[in-house]
Amino acid sequence: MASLPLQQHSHPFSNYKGSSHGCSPRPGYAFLSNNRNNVGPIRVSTDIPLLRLLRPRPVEESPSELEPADPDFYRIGYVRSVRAYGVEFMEGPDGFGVYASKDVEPLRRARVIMEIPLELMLTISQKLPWMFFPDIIPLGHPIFDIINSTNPETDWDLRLACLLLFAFDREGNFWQLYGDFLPSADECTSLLLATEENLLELQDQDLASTMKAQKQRAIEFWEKNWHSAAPLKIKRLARDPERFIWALSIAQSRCINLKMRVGALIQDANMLIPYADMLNHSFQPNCFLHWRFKDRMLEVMINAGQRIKKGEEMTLNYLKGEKNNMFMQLYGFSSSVNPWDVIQFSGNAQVHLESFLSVFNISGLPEEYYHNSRLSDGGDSFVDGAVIAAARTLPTWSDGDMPPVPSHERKAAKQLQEECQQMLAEFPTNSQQDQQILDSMLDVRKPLEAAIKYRLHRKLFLKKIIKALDIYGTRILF
Ligand SMILES: C[S@@+](CC[C@H](N)C(=O)[O-])C[C@H]1O[C@@H](n2cnc3c(N)ncnc32)[C@H](O)[C@@H]1O
Repeated sequence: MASLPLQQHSHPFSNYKGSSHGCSPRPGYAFLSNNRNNVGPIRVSTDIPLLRLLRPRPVEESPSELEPADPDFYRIGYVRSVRAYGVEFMEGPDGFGVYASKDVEPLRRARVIMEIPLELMLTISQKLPWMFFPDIIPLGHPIFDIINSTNPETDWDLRLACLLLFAFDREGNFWQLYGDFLPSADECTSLLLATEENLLELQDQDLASTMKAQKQRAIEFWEKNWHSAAPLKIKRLARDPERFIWALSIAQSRCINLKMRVGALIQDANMLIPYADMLNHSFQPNCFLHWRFKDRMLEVMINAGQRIKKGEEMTLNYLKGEKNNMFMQLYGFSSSVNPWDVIQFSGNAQVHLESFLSVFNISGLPEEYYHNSRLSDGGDSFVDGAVIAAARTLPTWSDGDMPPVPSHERKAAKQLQEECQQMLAEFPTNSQQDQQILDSMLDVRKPLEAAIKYRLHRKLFLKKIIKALDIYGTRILF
C-alpha cells in the first residue's frame, strides 16, 4: 500500500453501518460485459478476468523510506471478484439501477447481496497518512503533484477525479472497462454539466450561483494543471476541461464515504466503488453498506426484516438530513417528498407542534419523525415525506401548560398558508406549467430536466404544506 503525506477531508453520502453481522453468502456470480447503451440487464459471467493490479514503478528514494508491498494484497487482487446475489442491473427511470431478480423474504438478519473487493475501488483517505487504493499510480507520476497541490479539507472531489482519470489511462486497469457502465456527459444529471441557461431554470438564485462557482472552480483547476507546458502524461488524462468536469461529476455523484479499518488504522475514506455505485437513492431505502474488515470487502446488504418483491429496486439513502439543494449540488436530482426539505417562513404565525403531529399520526423525536400508520385507521396515504418535512419546517409552538385554542390554530394555519401562496406566486412559472414543460420535452439534456424537476418539487412541497394546514385546521376541532 502506498501512502503520501497528505490530508483530506470531505463529506458526501455515508451509509456505513459498523455493526458486525452474520452472513453466509451462497455461491454467487460476478458480472461484467455489455455497456450501458445496450438494453436489458447487464450480463453476468462467472469471474472477472479484467482486474490486473499494477505494481508501482521502482523509485529512486532509499528503500528504507518505502513501505514493503504486501504480497497477499497483490495475490488476492488477481483472484478476487465481485459477487452479486439475486440482483439485476437495469436501466430504469433514474438511469441504471439495481433490481431484485427474485423475491426476498424478510429475515431477522441483514443479508449480503453484493461483495466488492477493495482492490477494485478507487479510494482516497481523508487523513494522514494519505492512502489510496489500488496503488496503481507509479510513485513520481506527476498526477501526485497535482493531487498534493489540492486542499485536503475541501478538495476530495478534485482528487478523486484525478485518480479516476488516471485509472482510465492505465492500460489493463479495471476502470477502463467499468468506464463503459458510467453515464456519459450526455447521460449525467450533474449540474456541473449544466449551461448557465439551464441553471436559470432552477428558479433558485442561490443554487445557481453555487453551481456556477463550482464549475468555475473545476475550470480553474483544469487550467492550472492542464496548461500547455504540462507533461503529456497529464495532458492526455483530460485534453479539454469538459473531460475533467465530467470526471468531477462522476466523482461527486458516485462517491461513497466509509469508515475503513485497514490494519490498525481507522480511516475515513472517499471511495468510488464499482457496482455499489449503481444503487439509486431512496429516503426509505431497503439496503445499506457495510465494510467487512477481515478481508477488505464492501458489502451491500438488505435491511433486516425487509421484504422485496422480484423486480423491485434496491436502494440506499445517500444523504440523511439534507435539503433538496444539497441533493442537486452533488447528484443532480431532487424529490418532492424529501423529509428534510425546508421552507423559510418569515411571519409570526405558529401552529401547535403536538397537535400538528397528532393530526397526522407522526411519532418519534424530530430527528426520527415517522408516520405511525398503526394509529391511522385504514392507513393515511396523505402523509408522506413532505408532511414529515412540514412538521419540521413549519413554525410551531409548544407549552406544556397551555392547550391549543382551535380558533387561534386555524388563524395561524391560514396565515402560514398565505405565506406559502405568496412564495408560490413569486415563481415565474406554476407547477402545472412546469409539468407541461417536462411532458413536452423530448431528448432533453439531463441537467435541464433536473433543474425543472427541482423547481417543480419545491412548488409541490409548498402545495402539500398548504393542504396539510387545511387538514390541520379541520381536524384540530376534534
Ligand atoms: C450513484 S449513481 C446511481 C446509478 C445511476 N443511476 C447510473 O445510471 O449510473 C447516482 C446518480 O443516479 C441518479 N439517481 C439516483 N437516485 C435517484 C433518485 N432517487 N431520483 C433521481 N435520480 C437518481 C442521479 O443521476 C445520480 O446522480
